[in-house]
Amino acid sequence: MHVSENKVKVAVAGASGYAGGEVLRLLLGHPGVEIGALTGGSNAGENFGRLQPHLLPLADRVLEPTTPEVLAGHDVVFLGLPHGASAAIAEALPADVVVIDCGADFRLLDAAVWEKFYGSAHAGSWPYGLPELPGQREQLAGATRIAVPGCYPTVSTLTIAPAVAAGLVEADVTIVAASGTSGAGKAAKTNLLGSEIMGNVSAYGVGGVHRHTPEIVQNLAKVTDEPVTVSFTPLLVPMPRGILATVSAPLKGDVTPAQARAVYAEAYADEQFVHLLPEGVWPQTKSVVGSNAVHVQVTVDVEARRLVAVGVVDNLAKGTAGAAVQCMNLALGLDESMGLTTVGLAP
Ligand SMILES: NC(=O)C1=CN([C@@H]2O[C@H](COP(=O)(O)OP(=O)(O)OC[C@H]3O[C@@H](n4cnc5c(N)ncnc54)[C@H](OP(=O)(O)O)[C@@H]3O)[C@@H](O)[C@H]2O)C=CC1
Ligand SMILES: CC(=O)N[C@@H](CCC(=O)OP(=O)(O)O)C(=O)O
Repeated sequence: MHVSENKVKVAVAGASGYAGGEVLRLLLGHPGVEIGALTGGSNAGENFGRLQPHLLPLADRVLEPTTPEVLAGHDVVFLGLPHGASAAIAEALPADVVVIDCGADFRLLDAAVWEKFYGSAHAGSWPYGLPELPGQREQLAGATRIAVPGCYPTVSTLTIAPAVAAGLVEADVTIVAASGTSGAGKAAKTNLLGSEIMGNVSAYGVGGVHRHTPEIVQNLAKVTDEPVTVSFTPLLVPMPRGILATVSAPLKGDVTPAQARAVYAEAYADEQFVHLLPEGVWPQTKSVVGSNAVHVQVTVDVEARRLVAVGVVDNLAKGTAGAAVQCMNLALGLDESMGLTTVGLAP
């Protein structure tokens, strides 16, 4: 491993994008890393201070093209590239370089499922970067290839997994999740124009077609032996960051709200980034903006005989870049929380 002054040398591909920019914001507060190459696509050659003016310590850098040659010579390479761009880069990098992909290319285990939802050939699967899932942290320790989860799957999985794992509910889960606009990336899209998004909430990917559906199914299958079904409806809301997921499932037997809370409290007792809020306090996105925390709350709708849980995440932090940094820490044997915070914003 190439270590300069005992610091890990890190490159970020897609540094001009939202995910890459957030990885860099976190790495600038990480005591164990030295930031090397910053690469991109159409903006290569541009002064970095013009592209990401909030990352002041990097303002004098220049965005380089995304090539294996530019990314070589680093201990860790973060990829914040569009779907389909990661495999060729990863293959060209030595096997001992830690490659952490914020994209979807290596998340799914089943090639047929990948092809159905993404419409392209499956590149393969890498250790999945959700350490809070049973057995996952062990897979990430020492890993040199890591697939960072999608933002909706992170919050949806963590919001319902304890209830499914404990057998409180059928593994037949309904998710309605509202996301801020940065989830769609920086590139201009018609539905993200100011006049379209301001003062508006809209549904998209309805009816089991959103590509995060199979990822959530795959995650929940890791906590139960029962067949898992997921109905997932994403909503776009006019805020830059954050996802609030409402997740419910039919009760298997009689469960009180206090019993449900006790299961969640035990499930997350040792997790520093997943926090069960005090009884009666419901998650709100701003509390986790900029932080690596996921806030959850759970209750039981007695009349409807359903368990109802709500979770929030910052889609760019624990939903992407924070998870990526958490995974880097685990892969390198550093303290898992280095460079990360659980402190959000208010108001
Ligand atoms: N936004 C989010 O909340 C989340 C995003 N992700 C994933 O992270 C990845 C990046 O997403 P996001 O940051 O939102 O996207 P953006 O559109 O904001 O950024 C894309 C980045 O990729 C670069 N790029 C685009 N095309 C190429 C290319 N052909 N070769 C090299 N570089 C290229 C762009 O460079 P340039 O500006 O120079 O063109 C830019 O730096 C995606 O795979 C996305 O799915 C994952 C979870 C959540
Ligand atoms: C609001 C919005 O558009 N969100 C994105 C999800 C962002 C994400 O997690 O992306 P990847 O799985 O592509 O990495 C979407 O629904 O496509």
